Amino acid sequence: MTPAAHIALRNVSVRFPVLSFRDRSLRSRFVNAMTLRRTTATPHIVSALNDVNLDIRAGDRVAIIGANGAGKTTLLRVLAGIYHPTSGSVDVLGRCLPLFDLSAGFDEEATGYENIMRRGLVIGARRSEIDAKRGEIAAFTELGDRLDLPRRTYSSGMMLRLIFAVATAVEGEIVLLDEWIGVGDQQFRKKARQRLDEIVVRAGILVLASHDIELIKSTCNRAILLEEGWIVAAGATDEILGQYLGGAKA
Ligand SMILES: Nc1ncnc2c1ncn2[C@@H]1O[C@H](COP(=O)(O)OP(=O)(O)OP(=O)(O)O)[C@@H](O)[C@H]1O
Repeated sequence: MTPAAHIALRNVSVRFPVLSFRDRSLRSRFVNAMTLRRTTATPHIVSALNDVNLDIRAGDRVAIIGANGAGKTTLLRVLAGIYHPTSGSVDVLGRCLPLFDLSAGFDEEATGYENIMRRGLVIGARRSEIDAKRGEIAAFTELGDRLDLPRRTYSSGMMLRLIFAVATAVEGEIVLLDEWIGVGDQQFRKKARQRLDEIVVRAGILVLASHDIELIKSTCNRAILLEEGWIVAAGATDEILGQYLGGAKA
């Protein structure tokens, strides 16, 4: 039997060193090189996550709540293994299905079919797995022969169909969502919503970063509240939402 999915974060911090525009400018770098001046620019450090401790177990549906810039997306990226923490440890047991940063891995010149493989590999699926699901993914997009054409010929709605079909065809015990995905025209949106619902029901763990209070209430049983990269509250969804909405600026 496969062990139940779980996530354990210990003292996780993520810091981004950011050079100012002036320090990064070609002119400034050229002048420094020509005058043999050693650059004294010290990067500004953005602390996106600070000392985050978190345990998520199978069955948990966790909302990540917080104002713009609070660190929600950064936390999801850490869970997905896209960002490595500057310090602390991340222990994730179970396969993650990251349903965000959806367009990563797509190539403008490659055909729809080739892009199915490319994107599948980016989200961690095995080649054999994508080969086996190719027909199913293609059928879900309803793009037919257009899948033989390069991706640059697709409309944005067609592209979203392709992205969504690949992203949701791969099985994962841990579903990571940055807002609920609303894709395509009316008919496809309905189908996409149904598939997303099924995935969430099947998943051992759901982590959802969202500003949509109704969605959080209807989907999540736990919530954590982030402020400037710190977890300032964690607990039952209603309690944390109350705290957030009570303190949130409209
Ligand atoms: N690549 C990066 N380089 C520098 N700073 C970054 C980078 N990514 C995120 N940040 C900073 O880290 C902080 C957290 O950003 P993050 O995107 O995680 O916030 P968020 O809670 O998802 O915000 P939103 O609700 O607006 O999507 C912000 O201050 C942001 O400016």
